[in-house]
Amino acid sequence: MTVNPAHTALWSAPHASGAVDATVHVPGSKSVTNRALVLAALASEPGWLRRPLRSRDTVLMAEALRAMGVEIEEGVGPDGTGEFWRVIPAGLRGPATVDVGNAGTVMRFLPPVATLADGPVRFDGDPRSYERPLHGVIDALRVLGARVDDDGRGALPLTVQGGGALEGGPVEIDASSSSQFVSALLLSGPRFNQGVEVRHTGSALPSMPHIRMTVDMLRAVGAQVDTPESGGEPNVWRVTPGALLGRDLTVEPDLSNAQPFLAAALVTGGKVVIPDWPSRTTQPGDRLREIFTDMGGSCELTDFGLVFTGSGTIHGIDVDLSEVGELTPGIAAVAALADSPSTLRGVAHLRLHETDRLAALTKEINELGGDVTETADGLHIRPRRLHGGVFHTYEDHRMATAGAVLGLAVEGVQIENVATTAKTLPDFPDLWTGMLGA
Ligand SMILES: O=C(O)C1=C[C@@H](OP(=O)(O)O)[C@@H](O)[C@H](O)C1
Ligand SMILES: C=C(OP(=O)(O)O)C(=O)O
Repeated sequence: MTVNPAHTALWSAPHASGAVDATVHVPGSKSVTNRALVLAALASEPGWLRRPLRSRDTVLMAEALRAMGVEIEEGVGPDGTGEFWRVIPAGLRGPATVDVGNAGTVMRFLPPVATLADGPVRFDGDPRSYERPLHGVIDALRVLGARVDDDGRGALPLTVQGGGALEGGPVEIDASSSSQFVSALLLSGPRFNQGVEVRHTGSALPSMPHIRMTVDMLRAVGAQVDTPESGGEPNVWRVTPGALLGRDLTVEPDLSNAQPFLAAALVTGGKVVIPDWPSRTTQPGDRLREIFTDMGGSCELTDFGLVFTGSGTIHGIDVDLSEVGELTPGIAAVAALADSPSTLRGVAHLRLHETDRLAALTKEINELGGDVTETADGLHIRPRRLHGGVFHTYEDHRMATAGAVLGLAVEGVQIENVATTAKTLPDFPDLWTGMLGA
């Protein structure tokens, strides 16, 4: 086996010599960009994405749609309006091959799209993608009329035998391992002959804000969606068949990727401004305003953006993160530096994310001298004096950014494979050193 040198390279996480005071322009949201690409590809007319995120996960999404015949033109708008992508939908084609990398959004959102292609679409990805749950999507597509060939494990690799159309209709799924199963079926739902009615039957559904994001974005392109919140039955979402509009959408900054920068203000008792923080959003990262305030910071949402200030003191927290699981690594890093213990709950499903995040955080923080234990559904974190060492990242972008947060307060932290941040934030090392004024 050959080892990619980038995966073993060590990056010395900068140690903060004082309070940070910076404005950080955070690139666009992964979750919004990839939903917008899918919806634009399924529309009946061209659409625009402005300030899309360009990262591994979104480029994989764009390449996959291109492989199925969608045209995506890239350009730069006038007067600092940033990059744009113009998406020109076409009849979806097979045969095609899709590399999902380790992008949950690509591996879950695209098999339903592929049922509409006029031939087979083969899906493959990184070794970790074979282990991530996909059964909810595969089983549902079969119930809705699709032919999906897999090796019987309900996971990647697989081939969707696109038939040019899908009957659709009602389906029951257990989405307790990933909200993306629900989002995936809803996003393509308007294009199924009967639309789709998704009924979640399992235990608690994680990441509800991401399902709200799906519903909001579907409605914004003209879809009719009934939800539990709009007076429907609990755990049931219904999408009516119909054409989707091509829209002109400006992508919000990725608030989950703003997390390490806000954490830097908290950890150093400094101030970080994130321009263009939306005043209304479905992004789970918006919960950081409350969580990091409870942990000792304060924030002000202005017309310009979010101004977040640390007090120099970090408090532990007892919090249910089931709605905002992707924030867990960054919160765990801050909690390890707090003045009291923390309990992070409701995130058992993180064991099936980019890596087993509960095991990885426990091991890596403890190897720096910390005292973290795994619980059935989260972490107990008892702050202790930490020391330097290598922080392994397991090809998980949020492990890398969590390690960088620890490095601000602890001298000698070395992040293995910081390049893995390219999954959603390729500019991370530069943004980080820029924030520190290096
Ligand atoms: O739909 C989305 O864009 C996402 C949903 C969540 O997935 P899970 O529900 O699998 O945690 C989240 O963790 C992931 O980062 C992005
Ligand atoms: C869980 C995450 O990603 P994915 O979309 O691959 O599930 C994440 O970004 O934290």
